[in-house]
Amino acid sequence: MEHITVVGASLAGLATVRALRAQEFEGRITVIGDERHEPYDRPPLSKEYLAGTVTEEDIGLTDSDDADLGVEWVIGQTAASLDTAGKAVVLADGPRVGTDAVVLATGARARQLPGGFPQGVHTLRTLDDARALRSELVPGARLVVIGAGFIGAEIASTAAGLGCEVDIVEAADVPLQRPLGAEMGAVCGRLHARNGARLHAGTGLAELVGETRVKAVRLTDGRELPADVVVVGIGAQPNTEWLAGSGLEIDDGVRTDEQGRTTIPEVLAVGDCAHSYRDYTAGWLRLEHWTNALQQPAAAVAALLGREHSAPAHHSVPYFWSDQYGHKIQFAGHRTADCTVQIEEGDPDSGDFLALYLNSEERPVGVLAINRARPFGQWRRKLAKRP
Ligand SMILES: Cc1cc2nc3c(=O)[nH]c(=O)nc-3n(C[C@H](O)[C@H](O)[C@H](O)COP(=O)(O)OP(=O)(O)OC[C@H]3O[C@@H](n4cnc5c(N)ncnc54)[C@H](O)[C@@H]3O)c2cc1C
Repeated sequence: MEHITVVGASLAGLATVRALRAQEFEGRITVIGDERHEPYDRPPLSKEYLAGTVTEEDIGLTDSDDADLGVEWVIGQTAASLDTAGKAVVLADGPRVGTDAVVLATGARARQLPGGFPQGVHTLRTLDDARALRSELVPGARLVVIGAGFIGAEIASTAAGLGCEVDIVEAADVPLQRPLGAEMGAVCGRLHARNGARLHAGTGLAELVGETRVKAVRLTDGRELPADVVVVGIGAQPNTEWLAGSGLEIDDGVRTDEQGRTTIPEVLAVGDCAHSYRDYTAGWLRLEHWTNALQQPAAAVAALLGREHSAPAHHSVPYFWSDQYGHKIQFAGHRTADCTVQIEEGDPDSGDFLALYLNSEERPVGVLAINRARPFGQWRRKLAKRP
């Protein structure tokens, strides 16, 4: 194998390149990325960068060692199709990048509302999105966030800290029900009210009011929330449309095995675009978690190069964190519908506790902590040791 092409120049793409060199691949590496920026970190976009406490330079992912990776960066160019038979990635403006193997790391994008919308309405996935939103979050601005998932909740938290008037709208009765369940979702939902943001649950967006510029959000229950700025935080979808016709199995992401191998030899997928089998859950999951995008590439590269690779056991356990209103929320494992929650330490109402998710056999399969990083870390490792 002489030439490996990575599509997607972000966290998983950069981790792939580093893993290729760490695992002694000495051939050519090309990285194709459609953003105009060098790889940067996304979590601060809804936190410190949005708050103005870190700069664009601070959130860059590359460091001085990366200059020695010997990579050809094709930045600001979109991969338009993958010719698996002809072994090439075809760029949007025509050229073909011939290659022996491809690692797909195209991530996900913010889900958009259908149709166009007036000025003042934002989504948040990229640095450009964050720049545009940041300029509008001035003290006193009335912000309505549609969707109280993790990113919506973080934006609400950051905006409240900047002195904005914040309303957050959630269609479900309780936020974060899918990842955390109703009981713990409600605990996280209460953080909004305790920190001066108004959560409107069980109601959805009916209409954005305003012609050139947004003025209000009309809700499905008939109420109207005045708005200077609106953020639509209704989830993300994998960037896989460009792979149509490639022969890959696509199903809410590119289907892979635990090592990132797709159904086509020499094509792997990692990070947010990959819908990967996991032993931990005995099923397929597409994770949109920073830690997965960082860790998954080493195993994928080993599979591609035929190297031995033994990842630490806790890498198999899904993990994410979120920062809201000065609280560090951490979750590891996988909640299933039959789980019950057991408070292990602290008190959920104090915003400082650790809870276990027990399956129907009373075995811990997940752990949630707010502001309890140390015991959380211990439980995260214990989960990895389960039979
Ligand atoms: C605002 C925000 C806050 C977050 N906070 C947290 C957090 O607190 N905790 C946590 O665990 N996770 C968090 N995440 C999620 C985490 O950032 C992602 O899991 C991670 O960025 C995924 O990395 P990735 O490289 O797989 O995909 P991405 O970072 O999405 O990168 C994919 C890259 O590929 C490019 N691309 C797509 N299609 C093409 C194409 N056809 N040709 C060329 N390039 C293409 C994209 O433009 C992008 O640059 C957050 C995400 C966001 C947006």
